Amino acid sequence: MSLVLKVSNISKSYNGKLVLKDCSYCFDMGGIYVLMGANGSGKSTFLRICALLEEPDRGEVNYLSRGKGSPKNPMIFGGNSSVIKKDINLRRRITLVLPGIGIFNTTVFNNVAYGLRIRGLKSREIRDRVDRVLDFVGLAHKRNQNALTLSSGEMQRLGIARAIVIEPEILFLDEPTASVDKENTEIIERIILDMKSVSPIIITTHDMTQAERLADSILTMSEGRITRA
Ligand SMILES: Nc1ncnc2c1ncn2[C@@H]1O[C@H](COP(=O)(O)OP(=O)(O)OP(=O)(O)O)[C@@H](O)[C@H]1O
Repeated sequence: MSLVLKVSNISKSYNGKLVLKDCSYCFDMGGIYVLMGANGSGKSTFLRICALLEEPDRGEVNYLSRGKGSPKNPMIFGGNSSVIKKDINLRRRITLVLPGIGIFNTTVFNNVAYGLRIRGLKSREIRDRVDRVLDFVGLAHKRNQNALTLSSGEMQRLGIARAIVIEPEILFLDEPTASVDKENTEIIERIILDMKSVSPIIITTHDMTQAERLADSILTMSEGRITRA
């Protein structure tokens, strides 16, 4: 079973300023989608709304499950904040990684294990999955180090590790290499490319060369509108 994300005519304002203007797109192909655009064009707002962390003022975000033996099951979000809270199962199937947000003052291992603990997994499975993911993102040697002592590039990789350990069906990454050096950028891009066979990935960047290195599909956002897809 896989999720298809369909965004229809979403608009969003902050303090009377229209930030997203009637944006529509269907993410139905898998692979890596890169959302490009200048600073302030609305990319992060679009991503937060797609990841169900914020509501649009108008329009809808629809997740549809698609796959063998499952009836088409549209799950509709928009216009009613209670839907966010009720729809915990859907929200657990998608993850948004924000640069440097929500790192806990404990070991790297515990940071990655957290999402599995709250899902009630057994400690042996948690250990196996966390160790596999730390290895995948190149942080196995930092397993027992306090996460707050990591470099910004390592912190970014930790954020990705925390997201992928729960095996999301859609992974959102907001500026995954912002404030990261060249070496860490290469590592993070390799992780993203390796992940794309596992789940669709939607990332934002304002770096055109990065978009070309990573994207299967490029969307461009300009002044709150999707101008090219
Ligand atoms: N929570 C908020 N409250 C008020 N204004 C906001 C909020 N979030 C975003 N904005 C405003 O919306 C506009 C678009 O911001 P957004 O972060 O979505 O753009 P962006 O393309 O991701 O920019 P960047 O590349 O700089 O991260 C900006 O003018 C920003 O100040």
